[in-house]
Amino acid sequence: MAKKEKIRTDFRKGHQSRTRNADLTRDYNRDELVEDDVLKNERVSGKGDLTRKRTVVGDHAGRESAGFDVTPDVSSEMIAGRVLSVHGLLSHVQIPSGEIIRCATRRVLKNLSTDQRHVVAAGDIVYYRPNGTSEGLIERIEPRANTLSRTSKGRQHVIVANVDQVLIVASAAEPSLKPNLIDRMIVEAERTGIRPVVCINKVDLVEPSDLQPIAGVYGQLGYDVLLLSAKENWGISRLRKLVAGKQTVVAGQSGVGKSSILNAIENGLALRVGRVSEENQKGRHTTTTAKLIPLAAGGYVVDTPGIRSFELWDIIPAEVIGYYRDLRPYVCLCRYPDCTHLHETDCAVKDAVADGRLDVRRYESYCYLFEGDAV
Ligand SMILES: Nc1nc2c(ncn2[C@@H]2O[C@H](COP(=O)(O)OP(=O)(O)OP(=O)(O)O)[C@@H](O)[C@H]2O)c(=O)[nH]1
Ligand SMILES: [Zn+2]
Repeated sequence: MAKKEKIRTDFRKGHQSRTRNADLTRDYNRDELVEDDVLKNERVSGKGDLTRKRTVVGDHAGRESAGFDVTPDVSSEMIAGRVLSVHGLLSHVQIPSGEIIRCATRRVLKNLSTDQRHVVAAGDIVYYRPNGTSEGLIERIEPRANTLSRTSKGRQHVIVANVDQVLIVASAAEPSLKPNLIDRMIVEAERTGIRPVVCINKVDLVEPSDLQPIAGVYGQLGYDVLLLSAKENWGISRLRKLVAGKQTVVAGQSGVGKSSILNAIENGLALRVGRVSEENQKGRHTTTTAKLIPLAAGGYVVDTPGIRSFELWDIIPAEVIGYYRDLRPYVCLCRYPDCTHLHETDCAVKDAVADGRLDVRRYESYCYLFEGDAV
């Protein structure tokens, strides 16, 4: 199958996995030199690490084992950066000094992009060849650790790549706490391999001890749980540390205090994010692109209308249980291999709920999600 065709097919399948994303990028790169070994040695960690600011990629075809001995060819020096946003075929790439470089994309990569689907996505780590001081040409895209995507018309659109964590923002009151919605967003996070951080805001409106049971459930599952009050500045310094140096998506229903939390982390941050969201709403790339907003302490936040609700795919019911860390261990003990855990006899999940080994509310939220009910 022709390479282009193969990639299209992969997109049509609609699912993405780390492997597939890596393969995809590898496909792009196959035409690009045999520089992998050199770059692999240069990379400090696999995911988005820009500790090494510059990478010299020599003209060393046929000399793969040469590693760092390759004589650097100054004219072919490439620089690593992170894509903040994509506008058609133009990307804004931030380099570690903080400068933003306007980059076009090399033809071989460009050929793989279509009007709806860009080869380069916000959050990508790319290597570009400088053209003057503020422009460049993207020559390669690093394999993505993960992606947030939306599928439309059978095609997968990457909204943002290499996300470290998602802040799942809920509020203790006004609007009332909706644990099922938190569960749903956790499922999305688990599915994409992005670390969920449960943030319960507006703690000032309730008796904090009332939140202990719900915080306890998530804590026991190994998730970070932060009880916050953007109004009173409670828990904000911990959150500030948590987002520093990371690429963080902020999700949660309207009115829970996402903007207030962003402002508490960094003055004016919500304003900058808001401006971007407005632009996105006007533009035609609304649902297919995101922008990274740099944080003063390092790291980025991503907050676009398209991912605020964090409901990016249609969930396949049979997949849901695999993302419930607590329910999952019982599945293999059910009598029927295709047990839905809703009504079957000899269901180990239901038994565990009945004798108190599993949290009833978590089981009920699983049932809602399985049946596709609104939460
Ligand atoms: N009491 C209390 N009110 C808060 C807190 N955080 C935010 N609010 C209020 O809740 C309302 C909504 O806050 P926003 O920050 O706009 O919420 P949002 O999640 O960004 O909302 P959308 O922009 O609609 O998605 C505002 O009136 C805030 O003043 C808090 O910690 N305590
Ligand atoms: Zn079962």
